[in-house]
Amino acid sequence: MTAKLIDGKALAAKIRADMKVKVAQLEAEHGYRPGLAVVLVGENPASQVYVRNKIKACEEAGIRSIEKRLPESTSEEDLLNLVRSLNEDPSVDGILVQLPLPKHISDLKVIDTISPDKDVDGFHVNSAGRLLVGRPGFRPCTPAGIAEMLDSIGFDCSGKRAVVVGRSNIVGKPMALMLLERNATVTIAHSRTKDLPAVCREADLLVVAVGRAKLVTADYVKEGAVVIDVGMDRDENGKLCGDVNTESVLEKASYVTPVPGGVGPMTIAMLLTNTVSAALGKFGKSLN
Ligand SMILES: Nc1nc2c(c(=O)[nH]1)N[C@@H](CN(C=O)c1ccc(C(=O)N[C@@H](CCC(=O)O)C(=O)O)cc1)CN2
Repeated sequence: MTAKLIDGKALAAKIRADMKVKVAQLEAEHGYRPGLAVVLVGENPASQVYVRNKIKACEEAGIRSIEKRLPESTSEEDLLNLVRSLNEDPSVDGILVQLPLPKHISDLKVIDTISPDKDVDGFHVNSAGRLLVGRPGFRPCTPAGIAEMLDSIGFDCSGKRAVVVGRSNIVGKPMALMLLERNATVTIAHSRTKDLPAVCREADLLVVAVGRAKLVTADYVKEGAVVIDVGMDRDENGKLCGDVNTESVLEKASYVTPVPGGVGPMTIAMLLTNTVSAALGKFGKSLN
């Protein structure tokens, strides 16, 4: 079997175009445009690129972005105060604090200070709890984007074996819960998992989010499996690559997501979706 690539860039462009229409409708009906506060602390080069891309995506969709750039030396208390002021600002529908934060600032404290109503990243403990018990709420953007990718290829999770490699709070755990919500039989594998290749070979759907360049080769993949690569790594030549050795798995999988151009662009598209959803909620409306 030769796998097809799932084009995350094209799917993200479609979702962003849909959000542009929703924003225009909201503006026509209520004279209001959604606003996203984007907070970046420090000079992390990758974070600067992601934040720039998020702001550009907002602009293209007609979403107002409220940009807050703070120096690396910003104290935790100053950042928490900024978040509190954004919570109180009625023109701000969503608050995004770009991660990672400098080491002297607690991610958890900052995330938990964001109002759950504005938690468009879906990282707040309230959003996590809602996902756990199957109640509506903001879903983290990367797993939500992957769910959209699965829908785009008509992959029905029900009864399928899914293996999620990685147990982070922002990808692995929420991804596992979202697949469970879709009636997959889910295994979370991690650094202590014994015989990882054998566990992965059980999977009809393999989602890899471990941050180890090209870890997953054909030996990890069942014939016909769908392989989703969440990695954003550098290979031995410094070239961007994922956690999956795409060339190696192409012959075995039915679908593979590329890096770049796969899951990454979907993360940004789902951020816009969550922001529009937050703004619609103000007017008693929802996306569907
Ligand atoms: N507050 C948040 N922080 C972080 C998140 C997040 O969802 N919210 N996720 C990641 C980084 N991230 C978004 O912030 C992100 C990473 C990568 C991409 C992307 O489009 N990647 C491109 C390649 C980009 C490149 O050339 O370097 C791709 O895969 O095609 C988008 C968003 C951690 N922090």
